[in-house]
Amino acid sequence: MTEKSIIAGVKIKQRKQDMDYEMEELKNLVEASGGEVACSLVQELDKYNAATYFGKGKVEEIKLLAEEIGATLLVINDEVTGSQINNIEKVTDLRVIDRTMLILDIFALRAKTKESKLQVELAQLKYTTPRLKGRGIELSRLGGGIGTRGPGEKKLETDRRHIERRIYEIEKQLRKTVAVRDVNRKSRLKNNIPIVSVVGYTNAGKSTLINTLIAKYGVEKDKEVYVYNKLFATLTTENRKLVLPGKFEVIVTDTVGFVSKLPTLLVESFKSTLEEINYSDLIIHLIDITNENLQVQKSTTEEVLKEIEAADIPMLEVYNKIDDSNLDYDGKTGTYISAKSDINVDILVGKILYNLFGEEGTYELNIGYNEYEKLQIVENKTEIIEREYLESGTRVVFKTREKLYDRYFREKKNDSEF
Ligand SMILES: Nc1nc2c(ncn2[C@@H]2O[C@H](COP(=O)(O)OP(=O)(O)OP(=O)(O)O)[C@@H](O)[C@H]2O)c(=O)[nH]1
Ligand SMILES: [Mg+2]
Repeated sequence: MTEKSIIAGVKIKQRKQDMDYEMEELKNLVEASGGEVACSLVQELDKYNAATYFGKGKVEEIKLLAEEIGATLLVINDEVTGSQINNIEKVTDLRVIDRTMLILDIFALRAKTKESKLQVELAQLKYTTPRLKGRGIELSRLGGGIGTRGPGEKKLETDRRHIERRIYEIEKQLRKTVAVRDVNRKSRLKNNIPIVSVVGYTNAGKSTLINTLIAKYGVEKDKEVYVYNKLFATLTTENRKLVLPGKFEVIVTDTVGFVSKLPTLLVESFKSTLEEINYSDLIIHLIDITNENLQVQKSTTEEVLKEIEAADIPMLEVYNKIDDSNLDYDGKTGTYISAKSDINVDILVGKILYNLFGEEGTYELNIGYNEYEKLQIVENKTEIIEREYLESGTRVVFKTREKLYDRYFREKKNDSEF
């Protein structure tokens, strides 16, 4: 049975805040966590109440409302303190969690790999556990309800020493996975294969785009990534190798989706995962054009990119889901695609190629018979249009792009001129 909840927030009078959007998003988050929202309410205040976040009267009101509609859980729109949670629980008899605990709960629900499970547990140990102090046993018995999920079957630990030991343990294990990733990354860098990361708000269609690219250009076509129409489907970065038209090899990276007020702690715990983005040569910022709040979603993503210091990496803004939108994008600048229906994905690929490898061009080289390696590169990495065997070697005419030509042939050509 799904748990009935009330979602509630405080709007500070002097602050510009789109409460409709925030509450709608909070509702989506509750649903993503398997709950049901029975009621949503907002109180306007000059400032948060230090003891109870809401005003005293409002807390009483929530208690009565909950009894009337049979709600058992209260979800608060902001991060609150442990004592605020305790005080509200005392009055209302409801279980109380805040937005951050809810997001962590969804992550706990979705985490599949060992690494993401550890990352979520770490964030929960640092955030949730201290706030629910003294109720660990009660909670673990409840199990399954929103805000009570921990990765694995582990009980919420309440003893501070235990928690600290566990945090130390997890951090140690996570450092190991970082080391493995470093090795993989180094080998990719050595191979000179550029990396393209797809980033954006959760549910924008990032994983769908990756799968469409795999189907068209993937080296291993059966290695699809996970797609799900719920918030936070992807929790680990996934790398796939593509060979784009013209024999250009790239690695595409699927990443964790973002959400507004993404808890700093979560960003911190997932830092090693998010850091993969820092190593990319190009970022595709995917935006769901059907979402009426796309401006908020867009700036949220930009903020997170700043936070992880990836804002300087060249970026392409790409609008997705045009198959589901009646927006007239003709004549507009920008890239408009449908990842799912494969509309304009080839145009996007053209832009990726241009960004990574520069303008396309036709080149001609005379390659001596002793320059076997050079001929190999031309054969493997470019499209040969003409080939002629001469006494001195092979004359080839081929198509490639500026930067690739510069990397492999420009200096060598100068060398051989002397
Ligand atoms: N109509 C339409 N739906 C799309 C398109 N691309 C993706 N979707 C749908 O959007 C939902 C989310 O897709 P995902 O690819 O999982 O989104 P994501 O950005 O990877 O989401 P997270 O991993 O949660 O951050 C799925 O139901 C997709 O089928 C598109 O071009 N058109
Ligand atoms: Mg995804």
